[in-house]
Amino acid sequence: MQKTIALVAHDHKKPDLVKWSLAHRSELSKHKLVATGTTGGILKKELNLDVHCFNSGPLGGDQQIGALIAEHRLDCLIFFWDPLNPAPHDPDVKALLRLCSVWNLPVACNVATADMLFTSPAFLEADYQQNIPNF
Ligand SMILES: O=C(CO)COP(=O)(O)O
Repeated sequence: MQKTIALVAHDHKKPDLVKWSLAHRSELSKHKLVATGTTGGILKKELNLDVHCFNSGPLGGDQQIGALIAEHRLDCLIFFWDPLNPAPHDPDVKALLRLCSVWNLPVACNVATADMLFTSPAFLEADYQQNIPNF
């Protein structure tokens, strides 16, 4: 089943995301990819895949991806955020991660977790559906 996957990385983490995405290009190519602006532009070029680019993170891109989560239109978020450098839009970053918890969305914030997610039959198998909480 085709999923919608969001890919996001802060500047110092973009090289990690590019490397990870190239390693998982074959799986990524089966899905609809969305990203924040700068991340998406880089991934499009590096992967030679279609990536829908929202605004850059500091200009509202995190919130646009958060809106997809709230509307149940996203299946997974790969978000390599930077724990060592402050972001001007830190409230948006927190809000995005918060929505992943609210809606039980699979989210990977580092290479180790992203690798496990992308090798997990529970995530990859065709009929897997996230357990959306009932509020
Ligand atoms: O800031 C970001 C996520 O919080 C990422 O934004 P860019 O992909 O535009 O750099």
